[in-house]
Amino acid sequence: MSALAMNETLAIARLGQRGDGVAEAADGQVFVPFALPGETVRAVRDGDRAQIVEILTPSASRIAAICPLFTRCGGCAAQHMGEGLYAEWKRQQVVTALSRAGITTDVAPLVDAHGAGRRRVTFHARRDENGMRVGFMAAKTHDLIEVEACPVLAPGLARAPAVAKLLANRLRASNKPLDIQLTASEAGLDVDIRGHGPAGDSLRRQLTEAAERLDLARLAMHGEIIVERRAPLQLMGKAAVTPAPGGFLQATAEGEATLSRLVLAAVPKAKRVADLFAGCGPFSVRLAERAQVSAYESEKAAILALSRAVNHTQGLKPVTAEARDLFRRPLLEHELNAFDAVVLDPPRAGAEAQIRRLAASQVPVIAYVSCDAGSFARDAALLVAGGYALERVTPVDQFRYSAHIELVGVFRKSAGRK
Ligand SMILES: C[S@@+](CC[C@H](N)C(=O)[O-])C[C@H]1O[C@@H](n2cnc3c(N)ncnc32)[C@H](O)[C@@H]1O
Repeated sequence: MSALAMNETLAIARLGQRGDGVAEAADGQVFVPFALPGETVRAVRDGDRAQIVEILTPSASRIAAICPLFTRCGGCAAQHMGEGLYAEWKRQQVVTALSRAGITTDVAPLVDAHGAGRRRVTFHARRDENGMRVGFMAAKTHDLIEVEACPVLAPGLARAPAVAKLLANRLRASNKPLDIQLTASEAGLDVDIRGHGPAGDSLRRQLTEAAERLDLARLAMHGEIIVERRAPLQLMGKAAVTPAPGGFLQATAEGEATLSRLVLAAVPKAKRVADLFAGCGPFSVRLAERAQVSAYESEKAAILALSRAVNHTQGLKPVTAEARDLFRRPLLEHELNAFDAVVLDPPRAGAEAQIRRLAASQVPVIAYVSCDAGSFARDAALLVAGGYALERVTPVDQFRYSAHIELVGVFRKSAGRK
């Protein structure tokens, strides 16, 4: 806090994008973490940020946090918001991003896809004078908050904090900060450790023995498998997929099912579908129950995982899977026009190069799954300029209590537009 820090009373007008309360002060906006609209707070101010000292008039929408670490741990931003306020705050992020891009369309109510909880978590591990510490980063600092349990995780990750600590202790000799990613699979915990550097023979033996003792399904370092005791399967539609270690996976099983349901509903009659940014194929394998699918994705390991799963699944229509960098080599119009629907699910940056090609194509329907409302809105404006109508947008919440939001947008080529 600088010498200019001031103590003042602030009236909170609205919620910001990251969940902070926003007050309109005489000299501009002030962001107040954990304050809610309608509240008056006494706060210590430092520039355009302020910390609550006392809530003078609490909002009726304020609820008790479910985790004792809330406000200290950087993992959650919104455990203090009642259900209605929370759902509308998330939905409004999509509405605002679209209206900034000049698009007005109906945005459906938020679909809750938390389900049984997150199926993947990454713990940071660091050794200091008090020993090995394992947990999450604190909000807006480099402090590490030790975590023994996290209520947003799925039951399959109940052991995750203890397992991460044991593994970090095995690697303590290197003194390097580690990221330990644990995923709940059908066969138990699937672990990928990053930050250590390559493992020599002796460390591999120790880690293999640790995996045995901890009954892990698989243990990898930097994506390289040290030991696979059981295939860490994820059930996706009719298929059982073994994702590459550390490979992308939707945050919750319910989120993946919800996004898939919305994608399938958008392309009910399609017979030939392209799945772009396909990952290990959660949409491809479900689409293939009724359509021929061509999947494209830059990660070779994800393409391999998808191909293997398809080869072991009965009753699917043909699926081809190709490793291709769609930023550098987007599908061109003549390739796109072979499909009667395109599904795409790019990373946060969106898919500008691919979208420019889609905008110029004749593909009748596009289902765009996005994890970033800003890049989605930018890409949506390009599709609209190319003659597509944005029919509906459905926001999906699989990162409960965070500021994160996913969505599915459905675009249809307007009749008569070339
Ligand atoms: C949000 S994930 C979606 C994956 C998959 N659709 C799913 O639901 O699990 C985005 C995917 O895009 C892939 N990707 C990132 N950059 C890419 C690029 N330039 N070209 C092709 N794929 C890319 C990532 O590897 C990742 O699998």
